[in-house]
Amino acid sequence: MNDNELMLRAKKAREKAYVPYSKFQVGAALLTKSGKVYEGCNIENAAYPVSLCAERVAIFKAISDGETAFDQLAVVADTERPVPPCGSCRQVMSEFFDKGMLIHTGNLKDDRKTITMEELLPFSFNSSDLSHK
Ligand SMILES: O=c1ccn([C@H]2C[C@H](O)[C@@H](CO)O2)c(=O)[nH]1
Ligand SMILES: [Zn+2]
Repeated sequence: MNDNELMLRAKKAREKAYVPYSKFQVGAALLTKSGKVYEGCNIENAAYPVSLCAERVAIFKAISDGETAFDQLAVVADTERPVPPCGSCRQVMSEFFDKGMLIHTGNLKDDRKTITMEELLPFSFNSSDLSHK
């Protein structure tokens, strides 16, 4: 499974987006170190703020399946530039991804931007801040 194949899985996941409000479909595909792929799409709600992004759906599916070691994430939407994950997803990613984890962002024209977790969310709040005395 390489980054191109992972992006194809994100595009496939995007087709399942439940987006009656924004009509903005997003897909994500998360590759574990053990070689499994978890797909996610955004899922909206009439109470708008409880909607969930594609990235978090993929991550929560994997975590709830007992997976904790991740290799790469791909995210895709029909945007002009490769789709930038929102701040809430960046925070959730930083909980589970190493600083060097690769995040491939893309669009339907196959423009691609790959960045590391550290670049995506520098100076992030994490568990070591909680434990400091
Ligand atoms: O990276 C992103 C950006 C936005 N969305 C979703 C949230 C909402 O359902 C819709 C419009 O913001 O797109 C994602 O799933 N991922
Ligand atoms: Zn998000």
